[in-house]
Amino acid sequence: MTSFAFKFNSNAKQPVAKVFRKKSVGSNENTKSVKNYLIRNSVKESKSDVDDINKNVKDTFRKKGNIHLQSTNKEFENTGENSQTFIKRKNKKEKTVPLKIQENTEQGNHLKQHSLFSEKYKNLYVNINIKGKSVIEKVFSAGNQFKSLNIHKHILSNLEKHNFNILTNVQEKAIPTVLESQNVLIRSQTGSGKTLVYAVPMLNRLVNINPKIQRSDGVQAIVVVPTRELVLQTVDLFKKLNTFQWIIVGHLCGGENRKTEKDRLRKGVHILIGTPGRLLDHILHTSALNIKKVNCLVLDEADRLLDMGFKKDIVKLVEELDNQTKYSTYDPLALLKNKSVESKDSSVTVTIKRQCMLLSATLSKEIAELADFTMKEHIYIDALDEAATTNPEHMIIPNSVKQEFIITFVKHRLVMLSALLISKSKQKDCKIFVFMATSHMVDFHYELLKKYLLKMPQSRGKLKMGDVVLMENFAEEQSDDEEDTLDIELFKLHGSMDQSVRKEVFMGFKKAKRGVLLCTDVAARGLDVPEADCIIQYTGPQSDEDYLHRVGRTGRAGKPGSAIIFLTHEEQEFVSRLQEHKVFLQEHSSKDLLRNLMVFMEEQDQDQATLMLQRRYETAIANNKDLHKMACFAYSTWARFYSSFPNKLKSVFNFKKANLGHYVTSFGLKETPTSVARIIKGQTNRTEPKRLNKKLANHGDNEELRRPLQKRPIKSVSLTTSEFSSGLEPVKKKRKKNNFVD
Ligand SMILES: Nc1ncnc2c1ncn2[C@@H]1O[C@H](COP(=O)(O)OP(=O)(O)OP(=O)(O)O)[C@@H](O)[C@H]1O
Repeated sequence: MTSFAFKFNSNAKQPVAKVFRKKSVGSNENTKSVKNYLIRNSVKESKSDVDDINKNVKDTFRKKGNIHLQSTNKEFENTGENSQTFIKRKNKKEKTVPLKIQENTEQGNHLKQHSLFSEKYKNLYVNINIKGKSVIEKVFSAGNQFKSLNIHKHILSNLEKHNFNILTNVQEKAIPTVLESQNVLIRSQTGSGKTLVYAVPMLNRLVNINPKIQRSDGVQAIVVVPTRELVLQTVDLFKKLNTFQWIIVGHLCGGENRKTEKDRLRKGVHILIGTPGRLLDHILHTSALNIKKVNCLVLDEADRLLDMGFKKDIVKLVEELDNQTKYSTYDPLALLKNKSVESKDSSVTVTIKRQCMLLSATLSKEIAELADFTMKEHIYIDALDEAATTNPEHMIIPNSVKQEFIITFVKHRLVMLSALLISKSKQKDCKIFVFMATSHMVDFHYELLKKYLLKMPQSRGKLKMGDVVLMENFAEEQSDDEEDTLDIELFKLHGSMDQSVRKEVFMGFKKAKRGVLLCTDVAARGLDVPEADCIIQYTGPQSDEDYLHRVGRTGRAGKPGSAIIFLTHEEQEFVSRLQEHKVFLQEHSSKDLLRNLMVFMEEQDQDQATLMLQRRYETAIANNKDLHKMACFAYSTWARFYSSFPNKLKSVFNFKKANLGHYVTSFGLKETPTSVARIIKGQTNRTEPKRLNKKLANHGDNEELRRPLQKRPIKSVSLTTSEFSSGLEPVKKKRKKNNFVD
């Protein structure tokens, strides 16, 4: 009769409800064994605790008038059924019991039994090197100013107008050489002002052409950058410096209207900034584009251009420039010289001398090869002090950035991210980049956090579990007033978004006072948001260099910043890996972080607050069809992403070690990984037989079970592909002609 006590053992490792069904029904013997089980399995609780709990539970039930469990035992006594049959028959009915108990009792102890807290004993074994010395690159020169350079006075005044007075280290070293029209390969850390290194001399050269250049003179300089946002950003900087009305700066980037671009090109442009694919597209197909006099080529973010697979486009672009800047001209002198040969050809081939510049934050063999291909001779300029030579293995990250890692249980990832955002939102300045693996992940988290984190009602903690519908209504009604708890604007950016929206988002995030940008790696390179003060890497980078570039979105031009990477216990090796590159991270305590949820959820207990938030997300997702679908796609694309990590990082971000079931929870889904895959394929609904669930509980460990799943491609899901596309039309394969006639 007292058999229901077990449910309130807070520290039992297994969900004790199962024990009740299997062992406890109806006999004193069984009741004893339940108690023994409890005592054996509880980590801290003594027998008296168990008795206390027994008493509490009974009291609670008595007060609530819930006698369901007691009557269960009586029923069994009366029916005389064999216990197994009885249990089977009753199990169905009793499915609701645990829920009733949850709702009717003190939740604190009980909540800890939730599977969210099942992984308690994983260790942090990574050796954190607190004394490690990273390679430090100075940002600014020792007070050297732009006015010390031999540049046009109006450019100088424009620079000063925008507070560019003191030269940065790389500018001091490189601008004089660039002004001499030398070919250069430049390496300096992120945010050190590399754009001005080529922008100032380029403009200076055009301003000094006498007589003034005309639109009909065609393109004089081409700047190649890897992403559309970078195109806009670079154009923006040129606009700040270029107050000379006769010098035209134009841009081309994928996703924009080709016809509008053609019209622009027809009118004439002097400095052309673009992404490689679209630039090449116009060079090959737009006859109005005159590149015969291009005398300057810049490859900015050269490492990224190579990573994104633009090498082919760049090679083709350089070849086209070589071809088109070589042209024949009538030369009577040549005719005279060649008299003896009796040549009738009076023309000579003129080749425009072209200055070439490659700029990068990292150095690699591939970049050196690209430099050799694009320029015969070049000068290498490194922003590091002469005393320290750059070792390509060392990654140089601005030392104004505090770098940390958080080790988190997989299941806690979502709530941990929420806790981090809550904690960051308390600061006055708050501009955060959150990097995620795929476009679908960005879309899903954007919808979820926008609705259920940023727009939580004041009374959020007082609502009962499962009241998400209430909260959702509240959120919609209150969306325009000052109920926004976190007072942060949320943005998203990824390559599958429409170009006009991408532009709007980027500008919006730049202007926002306080903002969070959820993004893919499309935002990892070159983007300059000077106020960005925190970088969160929610999923690991695809290369060590990607880590550097993501972190490099903060700490711009010597400003302070912080960067936090989320790692699971299985991924902690990444910290050691970075140490080999002379990058040293400190640990950010996950416990401290989760404490933020207590105030936010108005709960006394940290675990309870964590669980309440997770449950809230889960219920919200389960109740919202669209959100649920988004979660499934997000998980599914993440799984594909995670299973295809480049070889170098496969041992760290190891799909085989990943417990997929736990990852599903981190997407707020209650399904198993397989059922999510089925939902994605549209083959099944959300419910599935228990047997299947059981099988999949081992999903993370069982090779055999997982292998066939991986083999099946999920056709409808695309990864972050569009930002990597060249912008060119896909080449249609010619069909082989069929010689046979039916
Ligand atoms: N001399 C300067 N004085 C003050 N601020 C500067 C100076 N030069 C550049 N900046 C600022 O530094 C920031 C970074 O500049 P820029 O984007 O050119 O850096 P970068 O080296 O190209 O970075 P990344 O490698 O990430 O692309 C910008 O906000 C820019 O306005």
